[in-house]
Amino acid sequence: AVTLEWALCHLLNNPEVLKKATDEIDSSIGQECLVKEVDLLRLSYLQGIIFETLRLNPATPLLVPHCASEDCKIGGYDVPRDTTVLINAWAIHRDPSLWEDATSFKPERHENANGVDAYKLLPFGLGRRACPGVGMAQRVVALTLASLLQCFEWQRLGNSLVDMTEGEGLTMPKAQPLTAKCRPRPIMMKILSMKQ
Ligand code: HEM
Repeated sequence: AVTLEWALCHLLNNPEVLKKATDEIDSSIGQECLVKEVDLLRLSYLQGIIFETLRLNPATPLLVPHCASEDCKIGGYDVPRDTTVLINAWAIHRDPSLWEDATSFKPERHENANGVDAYKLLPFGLGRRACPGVGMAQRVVALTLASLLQCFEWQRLGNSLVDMTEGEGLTMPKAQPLTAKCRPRPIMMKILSMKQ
């Protein structure tokens, strides 16, 4: 839910990205039938939007605390056994030495992502204790976001940008919950009239 809220905020603040995502859905799925899980394979720009959202607003910015099972070195520092180790994914995701124009929302940067990205984009952690729910999470977020864009037209409430201030909490929610305007698109009207 947190990831979806941040994703919609980024789309509202970047109307050209919102348009490109809607165009991708319209051209690959259209307005006749609702988007399905199998369609997600054809929505590569949408996947980029989700990666970019998880880069700038990872749902677990410090991942989950780990404990060193033996003495080791991390980034040149000696870490004794039993030390609690926190990984600041939020900072890695915004490090200007790793990302060009690090704080801008650019889904296309994930278009030709190679294996190297896996080491600097780690919203689900890495290695043996990485999130086992990653596949499910990516599908649920992508399917929900695609459905929201296919079924509704989204707009900000006024001219000002959506406030992107981060609130407190382990999952880094927004400081102010998103409020936005949405209008049903043709497919939604069809669904509503079928139910009458
Ligand atoms: C956007 C959604 C999600 C994000 C960003 C996320 C992120 C993470 C992260 C960062 C970790 C810690 C990795 C580490 O220790 O380095 C983790 C662990 C875990 N996640 Fe997720 N997760 C998500 C959704 C899910 C879902 C849908 C499930 C289950 C269906 C799930 C199940 C778990 C479990 C069981 C662990 C503990 C794994 C272990 O310690 O071995 N997560 N997740």
